[in-house]
Amino acid sequence: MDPRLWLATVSGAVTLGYLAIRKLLDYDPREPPLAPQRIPIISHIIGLYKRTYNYYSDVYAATGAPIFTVPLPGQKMYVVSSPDLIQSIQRQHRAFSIDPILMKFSSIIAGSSKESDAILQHNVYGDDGDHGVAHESHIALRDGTKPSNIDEMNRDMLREVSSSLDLLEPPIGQTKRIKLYSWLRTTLTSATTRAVYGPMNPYNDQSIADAFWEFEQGIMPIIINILPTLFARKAIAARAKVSQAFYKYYTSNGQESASLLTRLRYGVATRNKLPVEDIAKIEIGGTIAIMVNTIPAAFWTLFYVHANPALLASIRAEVEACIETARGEDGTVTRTINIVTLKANCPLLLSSYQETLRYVGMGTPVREVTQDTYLDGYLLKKGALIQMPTRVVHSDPKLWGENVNDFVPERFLPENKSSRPKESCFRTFGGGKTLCPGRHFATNEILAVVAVFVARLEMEPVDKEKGWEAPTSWNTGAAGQIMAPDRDVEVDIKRREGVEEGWRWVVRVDKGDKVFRMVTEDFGDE
Ligand code: HEM
Repeated sequence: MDPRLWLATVSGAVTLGYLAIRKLLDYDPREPPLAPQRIPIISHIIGLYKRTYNYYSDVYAATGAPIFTVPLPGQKMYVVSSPDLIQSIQRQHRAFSIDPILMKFSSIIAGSSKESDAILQHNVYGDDGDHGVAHESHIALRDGTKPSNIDEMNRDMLREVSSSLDLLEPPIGQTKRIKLYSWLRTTLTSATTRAVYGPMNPYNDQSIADAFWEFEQGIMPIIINILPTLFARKAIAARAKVSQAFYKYYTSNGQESASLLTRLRYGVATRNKLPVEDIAKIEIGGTIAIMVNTIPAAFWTLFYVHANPALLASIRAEVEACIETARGEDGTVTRTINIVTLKANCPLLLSSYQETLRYVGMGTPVREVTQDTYLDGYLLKKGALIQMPTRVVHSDPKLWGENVNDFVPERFLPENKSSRPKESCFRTFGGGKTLCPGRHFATNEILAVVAVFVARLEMEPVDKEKGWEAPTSWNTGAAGQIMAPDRDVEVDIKRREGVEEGWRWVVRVDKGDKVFRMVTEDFGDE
């Protein structure tokens, strides 16, 4: 063949192939650069399947791009790795909105009726002013969890945590064997839901709590939504059990004696005329938010504090110095741990807690592009999804330094402020409109558990060979913002030397509790 004809044929074929792939990918060169892939689309699907929450970190490590495009079948994604761009996205909450996704998913995940879906979708883009379930819910969540509004929730939660630890502490000289994650799950499910739902809490019934966790394990097939009655049968049955319990709760006015958070959220639902059957169904989403992350966060904080004997000794000394001891007229000794005092005087405990959250944070807040918008010179197209994976930001050595992959308990000490990146790089609680409103409550709960544990108990793993070897977390559920361990860690618990029989332990948090500031929004204009 004439070499010129050959060249023309080959370059024509390459151009046509390129255009065909472009068409398939529907990629516009003004969009963020495409993430590299060996086989279009398939490589991403395989990568996400194999590497789960680490896949986008791999892509970022290969490209260094602050934002890149990942085309998936039927859905285009923009993945953002730069904390500055994430903040800019969160500020533009109309162009990049969470609400259409939340409302869509609440019907898929909760199984609410068509009638309610229409109510949930009403004014979801906010074009018609600041009303509708989506908008009003954010306000109710903020108001119901403000530090000045959660005194009662704190009190109920701490009472439950204290009494669980009373039951856990073995008599002098004896050992109790527990599975640490399971113990925390039972204890914190009870403490958190009792604080949020009040005395008529549906999760007082263990079978309802078990049904919730069965549902949580099976969310993915429900989200994928292909023949859910076949592939998500157990999770759907568990969901029905939870929603029946909530139906009974609301029709018996259980919410009236519950926390302000529950009352405000119920007010939004009834003002917008959601039927009670659907309010009961949708509440499973509320339980996901309040439960799913606190338990692994408490687990890993306890885990990393105990895995390092020198750290444990230093944190113990900090906590010990904060405990008030009082002897009553009858000789009873009361040991009081005040969370406010801990926050003021235990910098290493706080730093280790925040480092744990950095280390095991793996959530991916999502937004929908509601109109074609330019961001940092790139075109983001209407209908695409934006993903902002915490793991990518938290494992970036350019931000955190060469020791980014190490657990460094001192990283967040006040004196190390100049050697760590600005607050917006800490993403475990998200940010912007959906910044976790429960972060102060969760922090109080986790600090309480860890402080009481180190003050009262000694704990060591039963499997001496593995010791404090961290479990993998590949099977973390779809709703998780924190890695969940793939295996439980069995531990032997003993009473600490010097802790006497008959001591009364009280954990409290004063009214107007001072918050532990971790996210940029908590620092205001500083
Ligand atoms: C360590 C524990 C927790 C972590 C790491 C965590 C993390 C998060 C994150 C990252 C988001 C934003 C998700 C997104 O933008 O897609 C979020 C939202 C939320 N969290 Fe938390 N959370 C925790 C505990 C709690 C607790 C204890 C509560 C309630 C008492 C709570 C209530 C909520 C609610 C209601 C939302 C939705 C906010 C909205 O849509 O406006 N969280 N959480």
